Amino acid sequence: MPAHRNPPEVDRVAAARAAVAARRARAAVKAQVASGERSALEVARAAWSEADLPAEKSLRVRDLLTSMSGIGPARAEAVMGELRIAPSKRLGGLGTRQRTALADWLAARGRKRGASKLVVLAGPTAVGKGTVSAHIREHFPDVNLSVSATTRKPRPGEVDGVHYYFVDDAEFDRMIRDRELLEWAVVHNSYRYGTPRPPIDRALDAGDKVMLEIDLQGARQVRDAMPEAVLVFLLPPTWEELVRRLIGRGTESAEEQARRLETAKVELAAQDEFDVRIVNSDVGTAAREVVDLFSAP
Ligand SMILES: Nc1nc2c(ncn2[C@@H]2O[C@H](COP(=O)(O)OP(=O)(O)O)[C@@H](O)[C@H]2O)c(=O)[nH]1
Ligand SMILES: Nc1ncnc2c1ncn2[C@@H]1O[C@H](COP(=O)(O)OP(=O)(O)O)[C@@H](O)[C@H]1O
Repeated sequence: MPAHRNPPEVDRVAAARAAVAARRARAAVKAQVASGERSALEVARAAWSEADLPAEKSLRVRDLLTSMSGIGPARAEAVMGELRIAPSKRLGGLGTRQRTALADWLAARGRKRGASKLVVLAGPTAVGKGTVSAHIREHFPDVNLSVSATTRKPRPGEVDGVHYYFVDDAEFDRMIRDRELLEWAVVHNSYRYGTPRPPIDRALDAGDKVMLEIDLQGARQVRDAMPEAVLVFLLPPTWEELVRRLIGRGTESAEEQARRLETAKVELAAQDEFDVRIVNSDVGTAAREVVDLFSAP
């Protein structure tokens, strides 16, 4: 009858088993990226989180990159050279600057391939942002429309928590102070509007689609805070049609209309900052074009 193994051997066997298990766990992560189940950026973010995720943290950057469609070993090596990441580096071992560089690169690639789960819809006043959003809310229920906080008063028919969270100035100040807003801005020189961050993080963590309908200043802030966001600029078919829609809506005084049209001119000039431009001629078509941006790679 064999005597029990001596301790060093037990250690070696245990270590070998652990190494095999770790390799399998990393292979599973790579397979998730290859199948599009998880984006490479999600895996990188997981590796850099506080959570206990040894497979993500020990995954080599090279292996993460080559799991992505269209990236072979040579391209991975070139990208790592460009980002100044040594060939053997593991995700968990990257420094702050390398993490930022890699996250930006992955986000930019994701945007180019239309793989983002976060779409920001902006555009000039009265172009039809609200109308297109309402269409998406009704016809594409798997898209989570962010509900903004605002200091303006509810209009007839508007429901707190559905159209906006209607808050007073003190509460808005508190949300800013407690860093609860992903972005915020004073819109049309009057009230403050902001995007609550926790629901967005929760939805994105769950792999859900999220859309924000916000003004231009807010869109720029989201781009800085979450570079994976796809920024969409909604355009009117013509300038004359934009004027017609603003006047036709009839919700602003003539003076306010004139002021908004001045702002609209400035905003239209910023359209090149956006990733995608969509002309809102027909509401259903424009909505479909926006929703199509969510399709997985
Ligand atoms: N930055 C920012 N802008 C927002 C937010 N929510 C709404 N807006 C913008 O605020 C503007 C005013 O919206 P609203 O009060 O509904 O009036 P509207 O101009 O008649 O549509 C629109 O341009 C929205 O895109 C937000 O959370 N952040
Ligand atoms: N594709 C479209 N064709 C014609 N009218 C439209 C279209 N989209 C929106 N409108 C109308 O234009 C006006 C402004 O739309 P709205 O959604 O309030 O704009 P925004 O939210 O961008 O300020 C509304 O009266 C709306 O019914």
